[in-house]
Amino acid sequence: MMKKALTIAGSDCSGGAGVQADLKTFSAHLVYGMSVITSVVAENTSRVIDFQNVSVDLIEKQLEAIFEDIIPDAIKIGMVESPEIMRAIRENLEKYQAKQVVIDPVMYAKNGCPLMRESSIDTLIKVMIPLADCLTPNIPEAEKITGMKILTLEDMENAARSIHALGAKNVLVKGGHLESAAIDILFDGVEFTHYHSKRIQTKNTHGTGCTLSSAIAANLAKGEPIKVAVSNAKEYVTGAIENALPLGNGHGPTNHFYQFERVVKL
Ligand SMILES: Nc1ncnc2c1ncn2[C@@H]1O[C@H](COP(=O)(O)OP(=O)(O)OP(=O)(O)O)[C@@H](O)[C@H]1O
Ligand SMILES: Cc1ncc(CO)c(N)n1
Repeated sequence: MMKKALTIAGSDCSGGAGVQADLKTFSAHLVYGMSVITSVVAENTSRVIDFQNVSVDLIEKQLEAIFEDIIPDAIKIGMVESPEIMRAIRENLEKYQAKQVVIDPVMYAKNGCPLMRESSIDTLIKVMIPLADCLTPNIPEAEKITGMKILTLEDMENAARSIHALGAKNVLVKGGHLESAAIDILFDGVEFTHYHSKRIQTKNTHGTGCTLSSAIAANLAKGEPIKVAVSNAKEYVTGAIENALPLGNGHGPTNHFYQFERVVKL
């Protein structure tokens, strides 16, 4: 039976990040994808023009529609802009006894535009982080959550440990923002695991974080243990960046279909 995954995230109309990236990632993993849209974002590879949050009421009704009918095997949470939406997601996921929750604590788009308001940080820490089976902050997000400056791999490990203490079962601090190789570090409460890949020289990195977190969720939905799920997802995102699409004028999107391009003529 096909596994099912749900993304709770913002909509990127240009298709490279957010819900659209997540659904493409689920499909590429042959996992049935569903979505709860938290915010409609007018954005593209270069800029965020505007966004409007979906009402708490309609977010709750989307969750109701899903959970009364098709129970997801794993969930990925992306852009959640306001404290009210965070609280509604927490209450509902507890009510529906949601399993395998991966949270990408999205704060800014690649071009620096905020996708979470400043005043949400406390609620993110108190309300969202304890929900996470896996939390996937990039370095600036891990710095905001911990108040630490992160410059080295040791700093990444210390940040992962301190975020684990806030209640996330597993913490993956992503090294996409490092100068050197793209090294991500997982802390499961016991030990650190380093996931290495070479740095790919490209400006086409729109949606890398969304792609990685939804690939982790797809692997968890299939029943992989967390370390294998992260390892498979890291390999997937590296391929998706290596073959990223030179679309648009800014940061082009990750490519979810390069494996199929060998067998299907585009
Ligand atoms: N140039 C690169 N070469 C190889 N891997 C990369 C590169 N940039 C990012 N990655 C990898 O992509 C994944 C996503 O990490 P990144 O730090 O870019 O996330 P992010 O900043 O949250 O992304 P987003 O902009 O989508 O929010 C990580 O596994 C990271 O190591
Ligand atoms: C909707 C949305 N979610 C996440 C990101 C981060 O890449 C983005 N640019 N847009």
